[in-house]
Amino acid sequence: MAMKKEKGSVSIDAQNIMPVIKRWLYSDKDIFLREAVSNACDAITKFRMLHPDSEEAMSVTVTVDKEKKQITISDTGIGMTADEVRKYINQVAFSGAAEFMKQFENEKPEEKGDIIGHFGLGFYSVFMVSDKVEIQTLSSEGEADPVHWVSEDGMSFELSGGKRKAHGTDIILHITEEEKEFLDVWKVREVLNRYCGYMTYPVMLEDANAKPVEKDVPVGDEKNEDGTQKTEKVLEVPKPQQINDTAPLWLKKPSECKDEEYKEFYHKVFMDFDDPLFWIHLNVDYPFNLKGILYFPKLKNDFGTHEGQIKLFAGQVFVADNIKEVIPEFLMLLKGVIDCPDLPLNVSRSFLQNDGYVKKISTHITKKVADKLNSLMNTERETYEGYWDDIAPFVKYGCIKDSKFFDMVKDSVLLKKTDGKYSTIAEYKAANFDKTDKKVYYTNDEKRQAASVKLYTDRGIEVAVMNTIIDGNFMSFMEYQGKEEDRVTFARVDADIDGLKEESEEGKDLDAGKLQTLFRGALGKENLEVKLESLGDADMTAMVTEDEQMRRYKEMSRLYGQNFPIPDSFTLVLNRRNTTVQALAQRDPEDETTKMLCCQVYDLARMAAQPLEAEEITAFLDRSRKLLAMMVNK
Ligand SMILES: Nc1ncnc2c1ncn2[C@@H]1O[C@H](COP(=O)(O)OP(=O)(O)OP(=O)(O)O)[C@@H](O)[C@H]1O
Repeated sequence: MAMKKEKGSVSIDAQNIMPVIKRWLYSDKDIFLREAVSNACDAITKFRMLHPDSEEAMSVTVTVDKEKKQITISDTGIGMTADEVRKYINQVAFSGAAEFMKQFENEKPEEKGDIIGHFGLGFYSVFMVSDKVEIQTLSSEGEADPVHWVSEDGMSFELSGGKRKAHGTDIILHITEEEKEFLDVWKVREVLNRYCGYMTYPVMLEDANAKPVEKDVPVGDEKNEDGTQKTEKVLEVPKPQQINDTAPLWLKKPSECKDEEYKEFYHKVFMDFDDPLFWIHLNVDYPFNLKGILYFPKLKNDFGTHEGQIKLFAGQVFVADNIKEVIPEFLMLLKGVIDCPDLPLNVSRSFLQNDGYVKKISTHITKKVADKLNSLMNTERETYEGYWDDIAPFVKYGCIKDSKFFDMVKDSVLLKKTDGKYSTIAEYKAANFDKTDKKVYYTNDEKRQAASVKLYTDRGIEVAVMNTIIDGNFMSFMEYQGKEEDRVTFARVDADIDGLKEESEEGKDLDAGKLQTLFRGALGKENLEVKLESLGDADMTAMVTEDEQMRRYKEMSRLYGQNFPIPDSFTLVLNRRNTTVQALAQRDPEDETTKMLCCQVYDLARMAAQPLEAEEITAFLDRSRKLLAMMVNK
């Protein structure tokens, strides 16, 4: 029996919602396709559940018709009866509308959109791009009649008998003039690839205006003279193309995935042609559902430009990249996909931040990452060391950001040393702490500090290389924020001479005060601190040290662009065992040559730690020439 035409308005709430949808989600309009296609997939799932034995091929087809200015999303799912349309469409499926409005009022402007924009809009998001929407649907259940629903504004509708012959639903969008870019097939393909690339049923893209193209088709079994298959040219309209992969790798059992598959997936999804170092396949069913693959990428540049990408999916439907409420911040340096079908994504960001379920997910991921690092460290130490340079920034950043992560991985944190080998902090302590006054000596520039490094390595003290941007923060973390028993002090090779001292009788009688006066006068530095020490290497004349904390403070303020003057905190350490120092102590402090020699000692000591400034170099070269001339003319 033909259905009587019925008119009405969608619901009271809808009148409030339509302007909100249009206003707030302006920047994220393309999600309408995701909403419509995922509804279509849901409809197929429902059909499958009710007809488990059906062998019908199921798919969703998105047809772009630029000429008619329409996009149609068509599925072979359960369809809707007229009553269901009234119930699910007319009464605004969008549950808790008033609540939603309230949440929006409380959100900060920059937080509006995003997650809310990603889920919870449902069917009505199609009105962001359409000035008329039609539904042609036929329910697979009972003896239902096809139904036609049409609405021009999302607020009032007309319901009448429809045209669909097979069960399923067509959602026909009449695209507005402003949104006509969605009538370009490439644009729709791009949006479908992004949001629907891994949905559960085949999603086909069809160009309704596609012109026939010439194709070579085989002619039976006929062969050409040269024995090749005979073909003829035929005009063919391009067929709809499937845009998605319905069985993404992350849903497979880890034991069934091959290394090559992981790599291929990585190349494809992240457009990174390098292989990843290693990966973690997350596969949890209980107490929550979480699947995914996290890749540790090879570092391209230094830490500063290292950016990861974690794609969040909810039941194979893409939500967004790098949602920091769900994924621990430091994991954003990795690349990967995470699929949590039960995520409460239709809520505000601030809610997500405090949600216990979300916290559990994030804790679980962190633990899995720590487990992987520890297991590599414990069972494949050599391989792990090979990865260390690439993963160090990530691990160190993770330690600083999340103390629980630090607790889990602290025994897998390595120190790279100047000899190219790696130690854990415990190993470094065991090998060096008796000689270093319980400090880890490090260099942040192996080339420039080569001479200072050698002083330590010659004495059998290992020197760590701490030369990435994160290292400054990491060392401070290890010194102050870690637990008491984990704390370690770091000192740059030119920070002090605690590791270089050696008891001896040589030069014990030298007058330290007199030498200080001599050097201060010669260098014109009234406040220079001069110390007299007995250093292990008697050939070493002097060293210039710079207090570790003051130097770091200076570096930090330079980094943050503060340029108020911070006084130098250099100390000149003279080696009383060295014969040059002993001879200088005997010389006339007023003599010009004595002064020149003092300056030369100071410059040489400084140069061992870092290059001199331009003017200082000029003075040094000039003085060197004079001293040479004096030597040869003697
Ligand atoms: N293609 C379709 N086939 C059958 N039923 C549909 C289809 N599209 C929408 N519906 C019905 O309309 C309802 C409302 O859809 P809507 O997208 O607004 O909300 P939802 O899918 O329930 O939730 P969400 O807000 O997460 O999208 C659906 O629950 C479903 O019953």
